[in-house]
Amino acid sequence: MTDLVRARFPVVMGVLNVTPDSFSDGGRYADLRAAVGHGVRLRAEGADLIDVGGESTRPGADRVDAETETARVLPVIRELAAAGIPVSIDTSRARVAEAALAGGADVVNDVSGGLADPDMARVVRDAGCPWVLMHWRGHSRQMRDLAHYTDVVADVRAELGRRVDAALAAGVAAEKIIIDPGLGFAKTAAHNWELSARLPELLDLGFPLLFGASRKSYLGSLLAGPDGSPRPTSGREAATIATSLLAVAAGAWGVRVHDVRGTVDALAVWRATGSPRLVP
Ligand SMILES: Nc1nc2ncc(COP(=O)(O)O)nc2c(=O)[nH]1
Repeated sequence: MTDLVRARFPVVMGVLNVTPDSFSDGGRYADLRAAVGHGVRLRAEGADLIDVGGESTRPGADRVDAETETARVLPVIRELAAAGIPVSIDTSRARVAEAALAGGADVVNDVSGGLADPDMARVVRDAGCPWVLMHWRGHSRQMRDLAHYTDVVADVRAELGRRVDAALAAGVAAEKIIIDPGLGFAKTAAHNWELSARLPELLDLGFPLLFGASRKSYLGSLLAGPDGSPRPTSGREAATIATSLLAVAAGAWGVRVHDVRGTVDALAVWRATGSPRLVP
């Protein structure tokens, strides 16, 4: 598989959660046939790779053990890989990542940025695969209490910088590293918007940046109804496309989305308009 980190811009990562409890699509693809069918569909709609996750990371979600997580993702990854579809494994566990890579995954998407499992760096280094280091401060049950920053962009930049340094020190090649601000992970809506508005300060770290806003609750709050009730997840696609496009215009390397078709269409418009850039 071509090295996605450098070969494409912007990369569209299609979300495939094979979990019963993910916040926006939980349970829909828990069945193997349904999951593989959805991955094939996302690829046909233009996804550059399919991000397969077996453990919900939504705030407050219960953790599952490595065996359960592996049992959920591996059959799906094997079939997608066998069909020639590039796959990333969305996991913070080294054992799950190792099994997924052996099953044909091409990229490790680690929401913990290597913090949750000290063995992840070895797995990634030995595989020579791209590694998404997302900004993270703790598992789902702790996240809400950890959303305290002096300057969220400066703090996220510094903490991501430390994760990059740790990866490099463990022998991971710099050209395999992708960073991600971790929208919604130990962050309030205000933090998410501040990070979205100041992406160039994260890009200054010198690594491709993956932007993952798709259907997240801060978009629901932005679009709340007159009674203050948040917009349901199904009604957040336009906002997702808008913020994803703005992130690409600001220099993001890729976007992680549920609605691949809409995002690909929006990026086609952006390219047809000469790929305008937001200048900080
Ligand atoms: N790299 C990366 N991975 C992620 N995995 C899961 C979720 C949670 O969203 P989901 O439940 O829709 O998958 N968000 C991210 C993200 O923002 N970045």
